[in-house]
Amino acid sequence: MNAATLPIISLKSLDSDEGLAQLRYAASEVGFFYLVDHGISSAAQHQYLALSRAFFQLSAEQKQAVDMIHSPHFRGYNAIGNEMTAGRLDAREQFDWMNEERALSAEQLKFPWQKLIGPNLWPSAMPTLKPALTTLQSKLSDITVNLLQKLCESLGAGRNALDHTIGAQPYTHAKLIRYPAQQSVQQGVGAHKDPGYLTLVMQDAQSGLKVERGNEWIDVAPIPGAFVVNIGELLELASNGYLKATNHKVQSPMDGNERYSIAFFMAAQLSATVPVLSLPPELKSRAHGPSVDPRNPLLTDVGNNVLKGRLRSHTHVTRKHYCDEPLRHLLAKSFAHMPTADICDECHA
Ligand SMILES: O=C(O)CCC(=O)C(=O)O
Ligand SMILES: [Fe+2]
Repeated sequence: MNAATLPIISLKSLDSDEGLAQLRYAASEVGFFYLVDHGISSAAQHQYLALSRAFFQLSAEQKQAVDMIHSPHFRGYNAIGNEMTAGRLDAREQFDWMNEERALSAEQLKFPWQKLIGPNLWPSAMPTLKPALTTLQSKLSDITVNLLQKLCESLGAGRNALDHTIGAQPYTHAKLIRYPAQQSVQQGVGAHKDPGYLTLVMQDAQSGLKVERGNEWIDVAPIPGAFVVNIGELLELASNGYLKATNHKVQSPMDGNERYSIAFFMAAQLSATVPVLSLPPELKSRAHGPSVDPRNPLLTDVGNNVLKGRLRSHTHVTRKHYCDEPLRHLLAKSFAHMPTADICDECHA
C-alpha cells in the first residue's frame, strides 16, 4: 500500500453525508488516515518543527534540567534509552507536555492515575517554548474534539454522544519527538496502540511511520501539510470494536537523516468511564467487541488506561515515583488483572 491508498479526509468535507461516510470508512476499515483542511498551515507546521529542532539542540544539561525523572506526572524530557515499547528500547528522544494543572497532595490522592495530574516542566533555556506549545495544544485540542464529534455523527450515535466524557476540555498529551539517524534498521518506537480517543501526528519530510494492515506493515509517507490521524483504544471501546485502534511503529531513519514529529493524543477526562455508544443495527452487527490481548487489556476507566501506557513506557519514572507505599499497593489493586511485572519489574506486590 502506498500513500495514495491511505484515506485522505478533508475536515471541511465533514459537513456533508458523503464526507461523513468517508470518515466512517477510514476509521473503521483502516483506523488511520490523513487529515487535510484542518486550519494549521504548512508554514505554521514548519515553525513548530523548527522549534522542536531548536529544543533538541539545547545542551544535554539544559535538557536534563527538565528530565522526566523529576516529574511524577510523566512530563518533560527523555533522552534516548529512557523509553520501552513492546519490551524493547526505543531510539528516540522526546519532550512531553500535557494539561497544565496543579498536582494533588498525597492526602488527596485516591487513585494512582490522579498522580498524572500536575504541572509541565518547561526549559528556562528556551522561554518561547511554553507559549508556542500551549497555543499548539489548544488548536489541536479543538481539531480533535471537532473530529471526535464528526466521528460520533458518522456512526449515527449523535455528534454529542461522548461530550460528557470530555467536559470543559479533554485530557491532552503531546510530544516533540526526534528520531536520530541509525546505521542499521532500529526501533524508533516499537509497535503499539495509542490509549486515548484520537491521535494527530505532524511529521516532517522523513518517512518512518508504519501501520499494521493484515499481515503487512505499510508506510505512512509524509504528505506536506497533512496530519496523520489514528483511532485510539478508547474509541475502539466506545464503538465496541467497530472502530479500530491500529498497531503502528516507527522505523528509525538511516543514511544520516533524522526524523522529527509532533504527536498529540486526545482522551476523555481521566476521571471518566467511556460508555459503549448506541449504534444503528447495520453498524452494530459489524461491531464484534474490542480486541482482547492479555498483555494489553483495554480499560474503559480512562485514568487507568492512560496510566497503563505511561508506567510501561517510562519505567525509570515508575520506579522513582510509583513504587512507594501506599501508591504501590493501590497500583497493584488498580491493575490486578495485569501481571505486575508488566508495570514495574521491581513491583511484586
Ligand atoms: O512519530 C510518529 O510518527 C508516531 C509516534 C507514535 O506513534 C507515538 O508516539 O505514539
Ligand atoms: Fe502512537
